[in-house]
Amino acid sequence: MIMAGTQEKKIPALGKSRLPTFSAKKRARSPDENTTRPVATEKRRKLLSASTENLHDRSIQSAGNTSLNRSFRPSNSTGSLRTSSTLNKTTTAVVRPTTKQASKPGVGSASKSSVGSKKPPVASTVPKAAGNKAKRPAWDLKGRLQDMEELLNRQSSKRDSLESQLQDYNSRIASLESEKNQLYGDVQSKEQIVHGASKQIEEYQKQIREQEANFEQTKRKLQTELDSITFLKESIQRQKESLEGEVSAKTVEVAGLKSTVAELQTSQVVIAAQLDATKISLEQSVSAGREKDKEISELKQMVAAMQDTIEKYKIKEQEHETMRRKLHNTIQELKGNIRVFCRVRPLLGEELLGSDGTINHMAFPDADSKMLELEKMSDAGLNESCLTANRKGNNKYEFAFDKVFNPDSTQGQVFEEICQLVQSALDGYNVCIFAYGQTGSGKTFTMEGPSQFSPEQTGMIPRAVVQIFESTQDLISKGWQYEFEASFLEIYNETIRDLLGNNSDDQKHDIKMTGSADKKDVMVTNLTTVMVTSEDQVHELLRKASHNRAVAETKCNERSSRSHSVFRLKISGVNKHTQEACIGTLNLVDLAGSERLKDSGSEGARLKETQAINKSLSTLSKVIMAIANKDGYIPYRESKLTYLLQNSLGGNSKTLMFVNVSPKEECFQETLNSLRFATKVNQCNIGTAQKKAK
Ligand SMILES: Nc1ncnc2c1ncn2[C@@H]1O[C@H](COP(=O)(O)OP(=O)(O)OP(=O)(O)O)[C@@H](O)[C@H]1O
Repeated sequence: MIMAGTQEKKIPALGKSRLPTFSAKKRARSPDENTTRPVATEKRRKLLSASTENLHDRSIQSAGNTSLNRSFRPSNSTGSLRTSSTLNKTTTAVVRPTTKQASKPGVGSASKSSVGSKKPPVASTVPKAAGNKAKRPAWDLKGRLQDMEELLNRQSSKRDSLESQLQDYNSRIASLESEKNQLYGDVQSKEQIVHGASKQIEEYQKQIREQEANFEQTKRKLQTELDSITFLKESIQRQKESLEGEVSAKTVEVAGLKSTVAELQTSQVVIAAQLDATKISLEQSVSAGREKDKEISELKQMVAAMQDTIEKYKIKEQEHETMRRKLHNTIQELKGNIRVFCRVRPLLGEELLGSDGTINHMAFPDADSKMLELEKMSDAGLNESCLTANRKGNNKYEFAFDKVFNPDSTQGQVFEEICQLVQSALDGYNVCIFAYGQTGSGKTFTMEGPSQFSPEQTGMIPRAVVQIFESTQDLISKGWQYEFEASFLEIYNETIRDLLGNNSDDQKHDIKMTGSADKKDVMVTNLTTVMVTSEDQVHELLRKASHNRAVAETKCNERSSRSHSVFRLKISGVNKHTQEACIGTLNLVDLAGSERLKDSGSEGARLKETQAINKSLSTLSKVIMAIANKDGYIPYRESKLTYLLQNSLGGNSKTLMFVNVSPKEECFQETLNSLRFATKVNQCNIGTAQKKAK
C-alpha cells in the first residue's frame, strides 16, 4: 500500500512529461472493466504464485496465526470485517488504474499486450528482465517508461497476488470468524447447558445429600431396631433355654411323679383295704363317741351352771366387801376418830448392805393389814425408859391402825385407801391428810412422790388432784360446775413462805380469819393461788414448789426436813339445775421430821429449828387431844400449823394421818415414838364431819 502511494506520488511527476499516468480518471471505470479485472488478476496471480510460493506459505502461516489469534480473541466480528473490506477497497483502488489504462492510448496497448500475451510467470521473468536489462540512457525515456511500466506491472501482479492471498486470508478469517462465532455460540449454548447441568447437578447433589441423610437416619433407625431385635432375640433365646431347662426338669419330675403315682396306686390298694377295716372300727368308735359327747355336753352344762353360780357369788362377795368397807368407814365417821395409816418404807441403797431386804425387827401379822409388831433385837438406839408402852411380852410392841402398809405397798395401793376421803373434799368436806414421822421415813415420797417423776410412784397430792378432776367430769354432766384454787406454802421456824411465788423470801405472810363467826374461813395474806384445770398444771406447781424449796435449802441445809409444807386445793362447786353449792378443802400436809430434841443433840440454829418443830408438833397433838376431849379451848393459835389447819382439824373435817416409819433398826426408838403418837391420835374422837355448804 505504501508502495502504491509512493508510486502514485511519483506518477504525477512523470505526468509532467505528458506520458499517460495510472492515476488519471482512475474512479471512472465501467462495470465491464471491473468484470475483466479478476481475470487479469487471476492470470497475474498464477504468474506470481510460483515466485511467491515461499512468501505465500509464510504469509498463510502468518495470516492463519493472526486469524486464529483473532478468532480466540474476544472481539467484534464487525470490526474484523471492516478491516477486511478496507483492504479490499485499497486493493481495488490500486488495480483500477491498470484496468482503466486499457482505454487510454499507449497505456492500453501495453496493458493489452501484458494481459493478452501468454507471458511467463512474472515472479520468474520480471525480476530477471529488470535485473538483466542494461541501464537505459537518460534520453531513452520511452525505454525507461517501459521499464517502469514493466516494474509497475510486476509490482502490480505481485500486489494482486498478495491481495488475492489477502482475500483468501480474509475469507479464511471470515470463515474462521464465523466458525469462531459458531464455536462461541456453541460454547455459550454449551455453557448454558453446562450451567443448567451444574444446577441440575447441584440439585441432584442436594437430593443425594438429603437421600443420604434420610438413608443415614433410616440406617440408624434400622440399626436401633436391629439392636432391639437382637436383644429380644437374645432374651427369647435365654427364655427358651431356661424354659427348656424347666421342661427337662419338669420332665424328670413328671417321670418321678409317674413312678410315685405308680407306687401310690400300689399302696392305695393296700390302704383301701386298711381303710375299709378302719371304717368299720371307726363307725364303732363314732357311735361310742356320740354317747361320750352326750355325756360331755351334759357335764359342760353342769359346769357352766356352776360357773354362773360362782360368778354370782363373786359379785355378791365384792358387793359385800364394798358394803363392809363402807360400813366400816361409816362406823369410823360416826366414831369421829382421826384415821391413822401407818406406812413402813423399804430398806434403800446402803441400808440393804449385808441384808436380804428383810426387816427383822418388824412384822405385819394380820391379813387385814392393820397390825404392826416391833421387836427389839438389840439395845442399839433404845431409850429404856420409853420401852414400857405398847409392850407385848418381852421385847415386842404391838400397834393397831386403820391400815398398815408394809414396805412392798405401792403408791397406788396407798391411794386406793384414801381415795374415798379425797372424794369427800369434792362433796364439800374439809379434808386434811398429813404425813408424820421422823426425817427420811418417807413422808415426802408418800405425799408428792419421788424427786424424779415416775407415773407409778406418783404421790398422794397429784393422784388426789387427778381423781378430783376425773370425778368432776361425771358431776359436770349432772349440772355441777367446779373451780379449783391451789396454793402451796411451807412453815419454817414459824414463818410462812409462799412456795408458788416468785420472790418468796420478800413477802410477809400472816394467817387471817375471814367470814362470819359460824362460817369462819382461814386465809393467808399475800399467798399465791392458782386456778388449776389439769393434772399437768398440778405437776407444774409441784415442780415450782420443789424448786423454791431447793433454793431455800442452799441457804439452810436440810431445810425441807425442818419445815412443814401444806398443799391446799380449794374446791368450789355449784349445781346449775338445783342451785346447790358446796365448798370443800383438801389439805395435804408434809410435816417436818419429828425427832426428839433431846435425842437429836442439836444446838444453835438447829436447836431453834428443832424447838419450833417440836412446838408445832406438840401443839398439833394438844389440839387433837383438846378436840377429842371436847375442851372449851382449843389451842389452835399456839402454832402456825394448827392455826392454818384449824378448819381441817375440827368437827367439820375428815382427817387422816400417815405415820411414816423407817425400817432401820437404829431408828427403833424414833419409830416407837412416832407409833405411840399415832396411836394417841388414832384414839381421839373428833366428832362427825359435816358437809360444808356455801
Ligand atoms: N415407799 C417408798 N418406796 C421407795 N422409796 C421410798 C419410799 N419412801 C421413801 N422412799 C425414799 O426414801 C428417801 C427418804 O424419803 P423422804 O424424803 O420422803 O423422807 P421424809 O420423811 O420426807 O424426809 P424429810 O423429813 O427429810 O423430808 C427418799 O429417797 C425417798 O425416795
